[in-house]
Amino acid sequence: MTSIDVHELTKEYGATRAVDHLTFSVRPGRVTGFLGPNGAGKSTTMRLVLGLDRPTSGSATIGGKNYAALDHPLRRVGALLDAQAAHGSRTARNHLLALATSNGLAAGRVEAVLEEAGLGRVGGDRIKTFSLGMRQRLGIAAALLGDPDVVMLDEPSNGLDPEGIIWIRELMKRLAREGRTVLVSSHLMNETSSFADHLVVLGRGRLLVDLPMQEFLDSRSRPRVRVRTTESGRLRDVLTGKGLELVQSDDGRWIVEGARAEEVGAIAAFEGIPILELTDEQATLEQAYLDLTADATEFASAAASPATRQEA
Ligand SMILES: Nc1ncnc2c1ncn2[C@@H]1O[C@H](COP(=O)(O)OP(=O)(O)OP(=O)(O)O)[C@@H](O)[C@H]1O
Repeated sequence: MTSIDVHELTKEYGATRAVDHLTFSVRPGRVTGFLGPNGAGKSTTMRLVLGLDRPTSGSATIGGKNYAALDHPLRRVGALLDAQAAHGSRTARNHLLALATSNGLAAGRVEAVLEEAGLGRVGGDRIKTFSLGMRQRLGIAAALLGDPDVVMLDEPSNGLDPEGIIWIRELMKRLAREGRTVLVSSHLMNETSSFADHLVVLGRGRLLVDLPMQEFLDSRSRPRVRVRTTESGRLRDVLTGKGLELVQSDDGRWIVEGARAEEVGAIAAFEGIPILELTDEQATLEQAYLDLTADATEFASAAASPATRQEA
């Protein structure tokens, strides 16, 4: 299958360096979440991969080739960059048919992707009557038209209702399970953690993180355990005696810092302390991301930059 390879990629717009010596690969068979604050360079990187802009230096290739050198580009790469780009006076079906015809794709794909995107019943409606969420679904349908190996989606859940958000999440996971290469930018941390297996994080055009999701979470959080017992006093004494720190939360549970459930469970069992609940607390992606942003000067300076646009 096909990887996206970005190598020493740099893009300058006048005095603004939007992408700065960026190197990473997006591999097949997993969903890669593409994160970073406004203006970090995510959309620019995607545009460079799609050959919509020319790099100042470096390269961005798909299966080792520039986008422009691909034989049947829509069969190799499907992308959603700007869902507003479709012509409003066309029907959804005609828009997709025009795309299919001009790219040598079978017309039968049009009905398949309309159904896939949940637009089967409104295929004959003009795009200008579509809500933002329906346009987003149409953009995703267009991205899937060529049954591509590589799918790149910029903020795909923009405007989608909760049902649409679940749909796009399941779709991306399925595309990855099918062995495709899936790159998805988002500002929404909870959502990204629900579908991404791998993360690439940018700050001011530079690469800050290129890690599996779990490794990123582990690298940015200390282990901690949530525990509930009928013998709080004894548990606290035993654990503090072992040098562990405990904090009682409002709901009567204890949080043990710097420990794992196996360790706390074994100590409690040895002491004969009944345990009602024992769970490793997982850092959320949002916590890990905020921890990273607190560390990285790229984020601080990006946030202070007048060029930074407001988050939608
Ligand atoms: N066509 C352009 N001309 C001039 N500057 C541009 C152009 N496109 C992007 N930039 C600048 O490049 C930087 C990176 O922007 P980009 O849109 O790639 O960031 P992003 O990470 O996608 O941001 P967002 O999360 O807001 O979508 C910004 O400073 C932006 O203003």
